[in-house]
Amino acid sequence: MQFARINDVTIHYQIIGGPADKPVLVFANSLGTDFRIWRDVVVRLAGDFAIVLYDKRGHGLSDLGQMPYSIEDHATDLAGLLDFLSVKNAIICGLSVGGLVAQSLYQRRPDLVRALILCDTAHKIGTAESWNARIAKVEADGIESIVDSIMERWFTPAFRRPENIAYDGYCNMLIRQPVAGYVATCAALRDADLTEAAAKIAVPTICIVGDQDGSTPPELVLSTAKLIPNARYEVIKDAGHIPCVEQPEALTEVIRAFIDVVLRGEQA
Ligand SMILES: O=C(O)CC1=CCC(=O)O1
Repeated sequence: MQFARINDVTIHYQIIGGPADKPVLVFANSLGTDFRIWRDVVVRLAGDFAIVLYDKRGHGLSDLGQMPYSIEDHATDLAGLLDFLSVKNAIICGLSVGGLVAQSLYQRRPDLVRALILCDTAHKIGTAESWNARIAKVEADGIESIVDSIMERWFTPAFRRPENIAYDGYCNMLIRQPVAGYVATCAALRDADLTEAAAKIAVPTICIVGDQDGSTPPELVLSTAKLIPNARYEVIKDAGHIPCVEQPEALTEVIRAFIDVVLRGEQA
């Protein structure tokens, strides 16, 4: 386990693969998860990339940090971590709120970003009403009270079978996130609107979505792809909001094909 003090917050991170002269690929997680969600993608890519995983503040083994949070605070943490690791020019793959963090990172520190992989995310996610209702419910009754409804967004019915032990494990992952960090990140999501910033993205970008994503459905992700100049768009079959867990092989293929195009484009 590796930890760094970034912006007065202890951030839990891990570097896998390398050596460091390989392209650097950074993964940013979704709300209510930690970096273990990327495991089945990372094992397929580790030989070819230097991979950086981290838990955003308020999640996993990272500190809660000062509240309230904004998406910009999360992006400043990621920038601080990459500076700490002396990483520049990385490919940033962000899932859901991690995708908003990736877009915000590009806006603030384009020197850190070589390409964007925006997975099950958008320029704006949800409405103020929906986030406020979720915050109120979690503050009143705990994360347990929303697990079933969140799992319907994260995973397809095929994954949500009671005999699927992994399904139990991901319920545990959600329930065990700190309530304060979860709620503060819900508020950051509520307040984030990167619509204008999306049109200014000038690095190669792909928007990817699970065909059964219940949080950022394909139409929403497509609308984000249309805002970003020259962005690609891919749908992963038989996946909900977290294809890195449900369809890691298919997601890895899409990520690898996109990175090949990016690297070939740089050589041309
Ligand atoms: O919990 C959800 O609804 C899924 C989600 C929305 C933003 C995020 O990061 O995850």
